[in-house]
Amino acid sequence: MKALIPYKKKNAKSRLSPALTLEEREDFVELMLRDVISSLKEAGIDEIDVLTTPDNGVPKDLDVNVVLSEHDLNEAINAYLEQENKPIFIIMADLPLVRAKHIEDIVSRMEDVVIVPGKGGGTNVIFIKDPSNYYVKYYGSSFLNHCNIAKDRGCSVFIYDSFMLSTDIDEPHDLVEIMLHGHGNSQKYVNERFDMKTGKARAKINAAGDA
Ligand SMILES: Nc1nc2c(ncn2[C@@H]2O[C@H](COP(=O)(O)OP(=O)(O)OP(=O)(O)O)[C@@H](O)[C@H]2O)c(=O)[nH]1
Ligand SMILES: C[C@H](OP(=O)(O)O)C(=O)O
Repeated sequence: MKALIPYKKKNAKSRLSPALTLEEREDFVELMLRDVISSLKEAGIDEIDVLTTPDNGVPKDLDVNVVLSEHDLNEAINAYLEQENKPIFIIMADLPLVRAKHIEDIVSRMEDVVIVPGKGGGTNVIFIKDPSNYYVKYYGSSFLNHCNIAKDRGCSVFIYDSFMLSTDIDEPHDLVEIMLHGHGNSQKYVNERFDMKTGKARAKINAAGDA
C-alpha cells in the first residue's frame, strides 16, 4: 500500500485570503502537509508519494517521494493510478485533523473503495484497493462523482463518516476547527497567528471571514 498526497503550494488556499496573506498561506499549507505525513507514518504507512508541480518545493526533510506533474489535479492523479498496482490511499494535504486511528480504520476496511466526503460535496480521502479499476474526478460534486465511478466499475464502497476527516481547511472559519480539534504544526501556527491565548482568536477569524 502507498499513500498519495496531492499538494499545491504556489498561491495555495486562495479561499483563506481573507484571513491569511499569500506568504502565510504558502507557509501554512506546508505545515498542514507535515501533519498529514506525520499521521500517515504513525499509522505505519511509510511509502508516501507527494504529487506536486515542479515549482512547488517539497522540503527534503519530509522523507517522502516527490512525484512531479505539470498536469491538473485529475489528470495528474489518473496518470499516477494507471501505473500503480498496489492499493493507494489518496489523502488531500489540507486535512490536518487526520490522526493515525482514522487511517488505520480506513485501510482495514474490506470494501474495494473507501470514500471520505468533504464538506460541500468534495472528496477528502479515497482508498482504492485496485487502482487499475478506478479513476478520480475531483471538483464540483466530486463525492457523488467518486461514488458513481465505483458503481460503474462494480466496486464495493464504504463511506467513512468522520467530522475530523471531513474538515478540509478551505475557508477562514475552518481554522477554528484546528484550534479546537487540531494538533501538531498546524495547530501551533493557528494559535500563534491568531493569538489564541487572548481568547479572542475565534472572533478574529470569523471577523476576517465575514470581511
Ligand atoms: N498536485 C496538485 N495538487 C493540487 C492541485 N490543485 C490543488 N491541489 C491539492 O489538492 C487538495 C485540494 O485542493 P484545494 O482545496 O482546491 O486547494 P487549493 O487549490 O490550494 O485551494 P483554493 O485556492 O482555495 O481552491 C489540496 O491538498 C491541494 O494542495 C494541482 O493542480 N496539482
Ligand atoms: C479537490 C476538491 O476540493 P474542494 O474544492 O472540494 O475543497 C474536491 O474535493 O473535489
